[in-house]
Amino acid sequence: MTPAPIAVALDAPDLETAARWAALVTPHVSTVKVGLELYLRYGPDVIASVRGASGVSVFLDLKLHDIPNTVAGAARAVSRLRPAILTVHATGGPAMIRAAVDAAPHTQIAAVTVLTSLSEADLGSIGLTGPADDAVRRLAAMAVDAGATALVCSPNEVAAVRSEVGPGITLITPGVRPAGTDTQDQARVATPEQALADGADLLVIGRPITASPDPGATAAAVAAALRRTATPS
Ligand SMILES: O=C(O)c1cc(=O)[nH]c(=O)n1[C@@H]1O[C@H](COP(=O)(O)O)[C@@H](O)[C@H]1O
Repeated sequence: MTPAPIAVALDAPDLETAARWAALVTPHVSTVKVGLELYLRYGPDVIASVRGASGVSVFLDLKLHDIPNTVAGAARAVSRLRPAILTVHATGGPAMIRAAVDAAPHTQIAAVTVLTSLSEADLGSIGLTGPADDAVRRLAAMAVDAGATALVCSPNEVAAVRSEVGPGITLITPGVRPAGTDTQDQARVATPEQALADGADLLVIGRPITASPDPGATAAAVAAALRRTATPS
């Protein structure tokens, strides 16, 4: 069966746990995501450990955000690990995004628009006035003009972003919570089924899978529910 379009966030405190989660979920999902916690502790070796024998796609979520020359150097440094996806913050601006795209030609650069942990009230406090939709759409259009071929937004904005950027751009949505699960520190959330129906290409799901008693079984259940939504009987 084709793995579901899910990136499991391996936000583990140690490599053994991350590799175990990766092995449990990879039969069911297309992608695993390595973030700052693991990468800052273990460095580049973490990629091979979680990729394992399955060769699952690895999404390297470093959310780079610096001047263009520095981001280019960082993107070049990690591109030899051949991650499928690398994140940068869209608010770094067009020259920074272009620098990452040029420095890592074999990796899809995903621009993170507005973090899914920010509420509308938080947006005001960091100077992004207006609804989240407006800021996300603006950043999405700018990032695509600068060469990004993937965008990260919340499921709440994915339909608006799709209509802004068209069909060719990969839309990635964290802030995904199966019905009835705790939202934790996420503010702008939706269920996996809703995110997919609204146009997401890849759903990032961490703790609802990894903190469950059986991450493999939970990943399989979320994947099966998505398949049912995609092909209603
Ligand atoms: O770039 C990301 O992946 C990301 C962007 C964003 O806006 N919000 C967000 O939660 N993420 C990441 O997605 C994952 C969500 O994990 P859970 O909240 O445990 O499902 C974490 O690894 C976050 O770092």
